[in-house]
Amino acid sequence: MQALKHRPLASPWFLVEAINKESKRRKMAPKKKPESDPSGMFSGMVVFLVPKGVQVRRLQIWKERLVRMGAVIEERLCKRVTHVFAMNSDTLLQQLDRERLTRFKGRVLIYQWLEDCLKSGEIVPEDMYVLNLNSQGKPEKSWDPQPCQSDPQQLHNNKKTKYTEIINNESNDQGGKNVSLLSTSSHEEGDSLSYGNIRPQHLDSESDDSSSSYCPPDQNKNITEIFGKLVTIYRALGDDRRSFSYYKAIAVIEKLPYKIESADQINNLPSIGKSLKDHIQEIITSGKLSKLEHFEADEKVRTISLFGEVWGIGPSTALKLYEKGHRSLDDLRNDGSLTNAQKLGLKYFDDIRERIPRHEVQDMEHILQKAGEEVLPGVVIICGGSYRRGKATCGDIDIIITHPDGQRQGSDSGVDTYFGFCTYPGQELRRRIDLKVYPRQIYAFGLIAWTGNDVLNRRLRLLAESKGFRLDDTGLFPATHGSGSKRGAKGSASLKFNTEKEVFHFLDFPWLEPHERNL
Ligand SMILES: Nc1ccn([C@H]2C[C@H](O)[C@@H](COP(=O)(O)OP(=O)(O)OP(=O)(O)O)O2)c(=O)n1
Ligand SMILES: [Mn+2]
Repeated sequence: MQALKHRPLASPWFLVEAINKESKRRKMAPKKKPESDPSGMFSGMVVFLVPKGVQVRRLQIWKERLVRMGAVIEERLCKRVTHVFAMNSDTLLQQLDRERLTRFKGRVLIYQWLEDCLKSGEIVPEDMYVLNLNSQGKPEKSWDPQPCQSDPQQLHNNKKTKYTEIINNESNDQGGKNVSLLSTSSHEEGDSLSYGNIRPQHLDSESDDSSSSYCPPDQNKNITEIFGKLVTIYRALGDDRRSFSYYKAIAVIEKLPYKIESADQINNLPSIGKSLKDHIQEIITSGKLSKLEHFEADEKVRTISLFGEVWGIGPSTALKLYEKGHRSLDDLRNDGSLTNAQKLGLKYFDDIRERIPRHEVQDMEHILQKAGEEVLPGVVIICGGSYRRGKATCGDIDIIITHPDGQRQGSDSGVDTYFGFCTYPGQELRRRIDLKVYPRQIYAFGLIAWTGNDVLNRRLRLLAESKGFRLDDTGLFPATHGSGSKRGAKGSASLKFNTEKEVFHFLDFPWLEPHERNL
């Protein structure tokens, strides 16, 4: 990591430039016109595609598939057009003026519809994919996907990561070309990761398209916002079971294509039991939830939840700090007992609470890829977490790294980690970043675990257990017998799988593309 930290890196425009050149070259290459099948599944559709926010290559693929399966593509929004596709309402409104759109009689859908049709091989219902504009013509608020905060600390607590503060390179951004990573690391200073010098190979056969966005309609923000607060409160109180049940309910509710107006509409939804249904009833009739109001009025709950939001402070520390008499973040600043990680969590408290726009995460991914390639040719660096699942905003940046040579990677435990903060030129805020380096042989497991979401991870782990295995981010281990423990024998090697798909297949779990993992 040391090497990554100190090398000057190319700034994002540099990469954009390179990408543009690439696409120009493609455009100039002689193109074979795709043959059109008039009885294909898209026949009858006349389509206008909003290119903004879509990778050039992806757009070409979509165009080609549409035409091949019977659709006609129009270069402008004329009367004949039956369908407009856009990434989201922002890119839509940047390209087409709202008056034109109000007069438009066809359907405006997100590209995901196209992806899902292509994947399932048949036309899927359009309702879930309609891009609505409200009467002012502004994008409906509900198109911002609901932030689903989850607790990195919970997971990180289980890791043997040393927290050492490294702030000396904070001034790196002066030159305008560096990424500065600071704070906590599993590496002592001077320790560097080095691999062999082998050219990139094709690592994973499955498609990994981080450009497709996950945009649930979330017509029920009134409910999901209140539930989100309860997730945070229960987590801070150490009640993971309750926290998780609200978390799961949010994921279900944010995908509903309609606004809940009576509790009867949610009778048979998964993850929503009797008491959650009662809560929903209360929210839709009164606009609030007394349970949350009581919590918010309770000084102890309020304080512990606040402390629990500081990166590095878990439920038991939050309680201890409360019992010491602390009531505010300023009180904590004067407490000498905080660890380095907690001090940094406090210092960048406001920064970290801001979710990161997707395009920034993408920039950072590119910067790191470029830097990684310079330091160690062939290294594979991708961003996992909510970003890989296509979310429009991310709580942090989860970077997963490997090298195809499969040698000299990781520490004794197999995985090297760096949990800290980062920023880059032009960026004021410090963002939370996790770097995780996996040896090639167990990369597929790291990728699954750090892509999530946590609901899926739990399901996969339980499924593995039911089959006599133990699954974690470092592998799939045959469970040991005799000890009475369900845990896989540590020290015994993991089953070998090259790709995520192979792991899903072995576990008999239906394959999910990353953007389908928002369970
Ligand atoms: N308790 C947890 C926390 C995390 N993870 C896994 C699944 C997550 O997707 C991934 C990354 O963790 P994050 O907390 O960064 O969660 P996300 O990236 O999914 O969301 P966010 O946008 O809040 O960062 O790690 C998990 O299995 N269990
Ligand atoms: Mn994340």
